[in-house]
Order: sequence, then structure tokens, then C-alpha cells
Amino acid sequence: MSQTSLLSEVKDKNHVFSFMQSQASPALNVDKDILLYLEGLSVSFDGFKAINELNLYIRDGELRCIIGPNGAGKTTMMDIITGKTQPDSGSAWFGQTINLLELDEPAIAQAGIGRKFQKPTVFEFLSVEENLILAMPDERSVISLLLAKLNGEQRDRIEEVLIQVGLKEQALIRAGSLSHGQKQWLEIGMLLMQKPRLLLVDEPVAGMTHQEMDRTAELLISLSGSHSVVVVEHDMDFVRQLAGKDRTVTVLHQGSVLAEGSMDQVQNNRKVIEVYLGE
Ligand SMILES: Nc1ncnc2c1ncn2[C@@H]1O[C@H](COP(=O)(O)OP(=O)(O)OP(=O)(O)O)[C@@H](O)[C@H]1O
Repeated sequence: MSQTSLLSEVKDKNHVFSFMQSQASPALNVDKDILLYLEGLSVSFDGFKAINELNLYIRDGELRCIIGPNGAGKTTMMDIITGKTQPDSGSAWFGQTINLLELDEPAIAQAGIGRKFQKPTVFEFLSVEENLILAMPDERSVISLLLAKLNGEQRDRIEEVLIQVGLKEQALIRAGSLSHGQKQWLEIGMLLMQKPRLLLVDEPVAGMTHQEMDRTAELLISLSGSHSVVVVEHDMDFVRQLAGKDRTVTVLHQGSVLAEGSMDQVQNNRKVIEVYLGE
């Protein structure tokens, strides 16, 4: 790229840089602006309906918070999206062309869906940068990846992700010596190395300080737009921070959507107060 065209890209505040774009499957089609369609999903465990005729649509680039009481089916829903659990009925599509129910877990990850579990699982004895190297989409073994010389593009990508998750200064320190919040951000960075189009994030702020929570909210908000981000969370202060005035919050209850709307609408919904938020 010439210096002039690079400069004009930098000046254009709406420009989406290549590192911000996901590399989801070329088969992905979001012409209708919906990235995830869950329709009529049901799954039972020993006769108990954990997911019950669930319908949920996530727009491309949207940040969506999912809340709901224990046992509402939030984790089971994530398990269906990522191929860990097969539903008894219903459909799950990634864009208009990718039928998630026909893919196994690795194929779903490869199609562009990344999942962050509640507990961080970073390699504690390796540096922050080495953790990101290992998360690169690459077939090579751990040892050969760590010993290999990175090419310019890989170096740039790692640098971009380090900046994105706010760990540039910690690049060379051992992941084991990071704070709990920093480990969570590193794990989000590891997911970003795969350039997912949809990020599923399970209770990211459990155990974080207030400052870390604020930083996590900033990070997840900054990822929306170029990614769709679905956050399951119980911490209402954090959900309020993420949702702001305009984003949609979905309340799950007994495996279906009980309410959906802005944080204000959901918080003032009588049914939601009854089953979840209390008086
Ligand atoms: N593999 C399984 N076998 C049997 N029952 C299961 C299984 N997975 C989930 N369940 C049950 O399905 C229901 C929904 O659970 P799920 O973990 O999806 O809820 P959740 O909304 O994520 O709850 P929490 O907020 O506590 O994490 C629960 O009653 C749970 O016990």
C-alpha cells in the first residue's frame, strides 16, 4: 500500500482496517444484516426442557447482553451455538448460508465463532506474546510455533491485538503474573487472533475490580461494530454499562426469551422483576 493511500485510510475515521475485519468463512452471508439466527430451538435433559422454543436474532456488529436467573438456559444456548450440544428441534444459522447444526465444534470455530468461558485459560508459564502466538490460526505444533520466526504480518497482528486488549506493556511478562482482569483480556486477545465474526463471552467480569470492569466494558464495546458480541452476565451494573441507553438486552427464563429491549425497558418489565431482578 502506498504512503498516500495509507494516510487517507488513517484520516477516514469510518474506515475499517484490515486487522479489524474478521476472516470468517467466505461462505458467510449477512446481506440481511443478521449474523445469528436461532429459531424454535428446544433441548431437553432427562425430560427437563432446558431450552424451550427459543428464538433469538443477533445483528451483524451488535453487542447483545443476555441475562436471566440461574438455570434459564444461557449456557445451554451457547453450547448449541458452538456445537457442544445438539438441540432436539429448531434451527441455528450463522448468516443465511451456514447451518450450525450441520457442523462440529472445530468447524464452527473455523466458520468464525469464538467463545470465551468464564474462567481464563491462558498458558501461565508463557509470556503474553507467546500466548497470542499460540492462538494464531496455524496448524503447526506448539514448539514449532514458539521457535518459528514470525513474518511481518503476524508481528503486526500480535501488536494490534496487544494494543486492542491493553496489554502492550505486558507483552513480554509471564501470563501467570498478570492480574485476573488482565488474564481475561489476554484470553479475549487470544480469541481475536482467530479473527472471529461472533464472540460469545460468558460472565467476563466475575472476580474483577471496578477499574477492570470499566476497562472490560470499553474493550467489548470497542469490539462491537467489527464483531458481533454476545455477553452473558449476572452483574447488573456491568450490563447497564454495556447496554447504555440504546443496545438490546435479552432476558432468558425457562429456556425462552422472557423480555427483550433497552436496559430501562427490561428493568421496568413486571415479568422480569418477578422472576429475576426482584423488588
Ligand atoms: N448436560 C446436562 N445434563 C442435564 N441437565 C443439564 C445439562 N446442562 C444443563 N442442564 C440443566 O439445564 C438447565 C439450564 O442450565 P444452564 O446452565 O443452561 O442455565 P444458565 O442460565 O446458564 O444458568 P447459570 O446462570 O446458573 O449459569 C439447568 O436446570 C441445568 O441443570
